[in-house]
Amino acid sequence: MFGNYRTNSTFEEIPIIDLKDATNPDLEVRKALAALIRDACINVGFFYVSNHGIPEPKIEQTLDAAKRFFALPLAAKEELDIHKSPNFKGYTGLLDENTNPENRGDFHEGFDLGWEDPITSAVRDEGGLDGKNVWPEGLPGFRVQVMDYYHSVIALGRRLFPLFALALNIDEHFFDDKTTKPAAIMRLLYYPPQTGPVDDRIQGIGAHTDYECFTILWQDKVQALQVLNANGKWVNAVPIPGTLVINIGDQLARWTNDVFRSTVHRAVNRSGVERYSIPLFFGSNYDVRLEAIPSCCSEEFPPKYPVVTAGEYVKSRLEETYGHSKK
Ligand SMILES: O=C(O)CCC(=O)C(=O)O
Ligand SMILES: [Fe+2]
Repeated sequence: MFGNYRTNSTFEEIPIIDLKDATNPDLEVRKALAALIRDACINVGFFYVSNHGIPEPKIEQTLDAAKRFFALPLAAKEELDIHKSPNFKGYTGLLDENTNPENRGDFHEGFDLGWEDPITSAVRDEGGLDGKNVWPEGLPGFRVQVMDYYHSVIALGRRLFPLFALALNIDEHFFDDKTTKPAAIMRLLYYPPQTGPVDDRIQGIGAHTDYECFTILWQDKVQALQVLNANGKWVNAVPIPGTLVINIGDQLARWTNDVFRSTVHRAVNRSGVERYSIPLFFGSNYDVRLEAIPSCCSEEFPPKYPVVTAGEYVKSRLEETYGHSKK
């Protein structure tokens, strides 16, 4: 049905979509919203959302937590080095990650965490990528603030999946049983400014696509994120107060047989001031087989990708990224 929906759109702007009707009781209203999302996913792979339901003070608190974390002495952060974690949790130092293999390392620091029960803090252990988070000492309230924001973003992700389903003309609840234990890694990111002569192969985060179904990104007021259009032009994802940025990742691109675009992007902070951002990568349950959704295939467009489970797929991508700095 969407066989010929692939476009080579050379978008110049990233659309803003108002989510106020995301759970409107009228199906026709939800479908109208889903049509805007379909258009953005097919043509751009990125969109902003307003009225996303995450209160500003909660975002501010999380930003404050991130600032306190990155201000810790290097040795304290290195205690939590991501390479010490069997499941990719903890701290990444400057240049430790290399998202674009042609580059020399990403000019950011990061802190990665995953799902914990909001009440008991219990973690899941499905094997693979779930499991324990690591937490810094001596930052009162850090864990609670960060997890509080994390769970709000997860709730937003769950509100988005039915809209993606409507956008694909499949049952609105198609993704429900496939996202009961969503793979959701969140990162606090800190980009120091890059001033003076800059090696083009050292960017805040090199050109890449995301691995999961979609990413929900908060960015501060500093312009750095850029999105590649089909003409090879980098389009700025200008910070817009009150919005979050949503972008499609490779899992959903595979699942939709490339009807939805997983668009290449990067972040380059040449602003002269530091920048913070917080992406959360929302995937399906790890054991879901990413088999092309029937509405996205036709005789002309048969399934393009071998079927893998979501967990196998993400793990192999993470191993590639962090292999660069394996100690
Ligand atoms: O910091 C940003 O704006 C983008 C981060 C990003 O693309 C990522 O972490 O995958
Ligand atoms: Fe990304």
